[in-house]
Amino acid sequence: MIHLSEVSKTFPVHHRKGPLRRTRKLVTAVDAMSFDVAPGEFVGYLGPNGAGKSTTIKMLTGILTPSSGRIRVAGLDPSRRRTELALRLGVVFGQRTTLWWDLPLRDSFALIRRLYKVEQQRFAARLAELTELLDLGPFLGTPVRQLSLGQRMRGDLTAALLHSPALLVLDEPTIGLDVVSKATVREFLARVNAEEGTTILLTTHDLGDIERLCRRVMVIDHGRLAFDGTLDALRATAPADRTLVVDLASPVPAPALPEGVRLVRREGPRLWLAIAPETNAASVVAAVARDHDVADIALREPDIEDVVTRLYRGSPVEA
Ligand SMILES: Nc1ncnc2c1ncn2[C@@H]1O[C@H](COP(=O)(O)OP(=O)(O)OP(=O)(O)O)[C@@H](O)[C@H]1O
Repeated sequence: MIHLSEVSKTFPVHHRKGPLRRTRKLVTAVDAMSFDVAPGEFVGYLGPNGAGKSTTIKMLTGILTPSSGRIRVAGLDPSRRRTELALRLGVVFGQRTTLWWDLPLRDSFALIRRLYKVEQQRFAARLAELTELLDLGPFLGTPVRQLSLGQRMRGDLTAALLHSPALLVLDEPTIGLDVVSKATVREFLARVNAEEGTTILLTTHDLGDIERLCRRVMVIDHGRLAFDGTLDALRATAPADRTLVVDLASPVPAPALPEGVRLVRREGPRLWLAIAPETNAASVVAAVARDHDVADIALREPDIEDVVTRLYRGSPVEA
């Protein structure tokens, strides 16, 4: 569905050096990137700010032309066959809407139907289906500018999927949404992927999105792929500390700690201990229970945020 081979994108950047002098420098946003995404995959595309995610998406959707390398999306060269590609592609940007600000949602959808030349009966059935899945019924007559962020996002998702594209590209679709709206959007995307077989590329800083949805994760850093594999492989590649939360029956000023363990926080009788990846957690639990009067104890696995933080700071790794 997506094929990138040695794709680079550079931008000229001008700096003023005094009133008359200007220097020109090239910034490499995407650096000889290669990857393939097969039909039906749900792929998370992660990376720190400025890593090159938006630039990749703009090249995939034909908004930007690569400086070098080869891109094919649904068999087409995106920047040369943009109109044709639009019929097979849905795009959602969380930070801005593709809907008409002053029009009721229903009218925006009708315009989109014409743009994509969706046959009237098919459109009506598809809109009814999406409206029900995203619970949009009460808002179809509301102008977009009066919608909440969560309602608008559901409208944008509907707009992107009205023509049943084979590929859906999402840029931060859950940004700014509350937990309930996030859950609705995630559930909907999981369903679209599983039931319709839509290929989905999801860019997000929200690792909850990735954990809930993506079987495969690509991490980009400085325009290059730093990781490409499953979420489990990502966890294993950048091992992070586990946390032992200990409630002491009575607080002690300086608790004795086994080797490979650091005290990271304390609040009254509660201690948070970081256990290094190579240290055996069971023996730490046993040692803490032996040396202290313990009221309660809980072990937390590293969350994916810790793993990704390490990956962003570290050197490139491979799955
Ligand atoms: N039009 C442009 N002109 C000059 N430099 C650009 C342009 N667009 C992007 N860049 C630079 O390319 C690099 C990658 O930017 P990009 O927007 O792709 O990152 P990103 O991963 O999407 O970041 P974020 O998470 O902040 O959205 C950055 O250094 C950015 O400053």
